[in-house]
Amino acid sequence: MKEHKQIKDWGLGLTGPTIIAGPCSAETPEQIEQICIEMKENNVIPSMFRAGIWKPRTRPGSFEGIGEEGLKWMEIVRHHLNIPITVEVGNAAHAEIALRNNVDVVWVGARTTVNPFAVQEIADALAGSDIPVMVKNPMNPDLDLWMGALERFHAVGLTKLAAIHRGFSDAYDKRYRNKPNWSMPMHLKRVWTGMEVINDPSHIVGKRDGILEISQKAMNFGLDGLMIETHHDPDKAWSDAKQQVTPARLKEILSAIDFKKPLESEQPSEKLNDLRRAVDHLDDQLLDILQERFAVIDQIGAHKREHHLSVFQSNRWKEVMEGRTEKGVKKNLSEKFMRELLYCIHEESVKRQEKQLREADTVKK
Ligand SMILES: O=C(O)C(=O)C[C@]1(C(=O)O)C=C[C@@H](O)C=C1
Repeated sequence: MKEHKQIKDWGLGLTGPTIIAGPCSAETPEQIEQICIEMKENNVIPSMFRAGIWKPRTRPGSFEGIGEEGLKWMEIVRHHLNIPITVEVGNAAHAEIALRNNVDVVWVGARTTVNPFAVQEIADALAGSDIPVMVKNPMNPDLDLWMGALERFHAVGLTKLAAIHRGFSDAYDKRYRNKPNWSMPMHLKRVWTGMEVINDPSHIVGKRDGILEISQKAMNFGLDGLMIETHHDPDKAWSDAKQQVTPARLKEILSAIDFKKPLESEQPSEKLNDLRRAVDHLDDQLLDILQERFAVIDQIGAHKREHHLSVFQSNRWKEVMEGRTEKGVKKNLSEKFMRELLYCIHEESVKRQEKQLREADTVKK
């Protein structure tokens, strides 16, 4: 994906961290107004107001959203808070209606991100506009599907993009409503420099308790904002009653979070520069050692070729894996890290040796 714009460049006057708050569903004009009033009273004005207008529900029979009528009530938000409005779109018709009603930002929900046809139709419906689009992760932990959805919007010319990490459905781990996977948002940020990821603790936790903890974790990892479902009377909410917080609680949560900033926004201190130089030096040593190890691996490869031995030697490999993992754990390295590191090294060793065999074969033929 070529250039995409950061949230501060969407033209909406937003600066990080982006706080998106508002009800799970827009229910009545009175509800929208009361939430705005309480946000004002508590002096907690989010960067953007969220409201579900069309609600994709797991099973039929629940409240499925008020529809287009709810978009008219967003004028109440503009009147009281004067902040941009964001709503979820689940199909092309929703996207067209959102554009017609001057919604400022749309988001695509997890249940839609899983379906490339639906994503493409929404992208086609939004093409030609300049609307920012936020893409929630798919229900299942499939990074490509998440990236693919963002790419579909980018491909039709929409460059004001962001991702939302709302956690992943997990049949076994019931600690969360949707289990977080912190590697995936970081991966997105690594491959697409500047891609901002908002965290949605409400859908991760699924209940009011724990929203602060997950929000803090997201900030520690360097995510760029939070989407927190907020309702003036959460127990009476028509959807997701358990996970919504009052504006007063939202204020408490936001005041308790220690917001972290990316270092890029300021000059690193001398101390940090020194420490980074030490890391550079150690990494150089690591590379030298790896180079040496692979030189020995190549010699073993030559020996195997000569004696018609297969490259993969499971007994030896088991010995290496178990022995080194145990040593690593004693040096305070996690077992998971040790296994992943050794797995990568072994894969590379085997591939190099197999290549040696293949090349020798080609020369013979
Ligand atoms: O001991 C060998 O036979 C090697 O080639 C080395 C090595 C390793 O990377 O440590 C690589 C491949 C084998 O499966 C086992 C171990």
